[in-house]
Amino acid sequence: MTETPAAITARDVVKRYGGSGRGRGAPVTAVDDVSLDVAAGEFFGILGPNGAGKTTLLEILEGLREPDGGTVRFLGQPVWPRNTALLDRIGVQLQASAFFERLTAAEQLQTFADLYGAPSGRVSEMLDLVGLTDKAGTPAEKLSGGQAQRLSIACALVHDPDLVFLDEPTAALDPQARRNLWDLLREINARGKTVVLTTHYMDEAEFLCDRVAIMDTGRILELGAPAELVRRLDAPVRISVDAAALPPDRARALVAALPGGADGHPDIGATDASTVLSTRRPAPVLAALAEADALAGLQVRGATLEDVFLALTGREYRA
Ligand SMILES: Nc1ncnc2c1ncn2[C@@H]1O[C@H](COP(=O)(O)OP(=O)(O)OP(=O)(O)O)[C@@H](O)[C@H]1O
Repeated sequence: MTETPAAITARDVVKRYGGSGRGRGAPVTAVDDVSLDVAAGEFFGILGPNGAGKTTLLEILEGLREPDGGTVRFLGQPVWPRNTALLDRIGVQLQASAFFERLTAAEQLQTFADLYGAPSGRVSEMLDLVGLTDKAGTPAEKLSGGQAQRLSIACALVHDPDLVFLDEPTAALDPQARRNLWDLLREINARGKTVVLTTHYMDEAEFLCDRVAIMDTGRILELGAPAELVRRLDAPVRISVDAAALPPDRARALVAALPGGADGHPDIGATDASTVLSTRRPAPVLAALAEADALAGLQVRGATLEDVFLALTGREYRA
């Protein structure tokens, strides 16, 4: 079996800002020796809090920013110095504020289509893909935040690139608009595009990405499939039930009667409304709760990427 070629290969990428001249503050290593591969067709996420270095890394991967060290290749070709042969194959989502003034949604797209020499018909196809057909005649500045984001994604796709870069595509959207955009991004990936996205939303990365690189202070702290990173964490499962149905005292008695020694016993916690049992062996605990008829309000919560981040950095996630 032949191996799928890597779409992107980044090796030892470094980028520093500032540190020269007076009053410029301490130098910042925005990207600190980052290496990664993105496979063709993959949905890859770069995840991290504000200032982690995501945008800088993305711009270097896109070939828009020169690194101080290291190399980036797209399908084997270097992206820097600016490689015009790659422009047709890469789509970069513009910030919505970068639209041409006073053009309608269709005209914005037509302008990008013309720049790339995309075939006629692409504009209406793209409007349809991003669900903006009925907004074709609306000036871009009159679109809602979610609609503007979708238009900017359509602009990035109009020339049918193989690889699409999206920088925080759902920032500042309400939950419903974010969900709609997630569906669109999945659809784009399902059409065979490689997608590289930055986000500081853990749930977004967990939902969308085949693999994520968790970044902080310029470094990749962990890289892998979200479920794999969560599994590696080996964190306890939190089982919570209605405290009225199972007060903490009763939970303690129930837990004490479980077989398997004290090590395997869940920790008991409580909030006003819930009794919470944390355990790495949820099956016997759930069985005991069922037997005691204490399943009212049951919620079972495994670890998430947010817990992975907390474990990696030792601090709460800073969005
Ligand atoms: N043009 C620049 N000049 C100087 N410092 C910069 C520049 N761009 C970014 N930085 C600094 O580099 C670090 C990484 O910034 P970057 O924008 O890449 O992070 P980010 O993870 O994308 O953050 P955000 O989520 O806020 O967009 C930050 O400390 C930032 O202040």
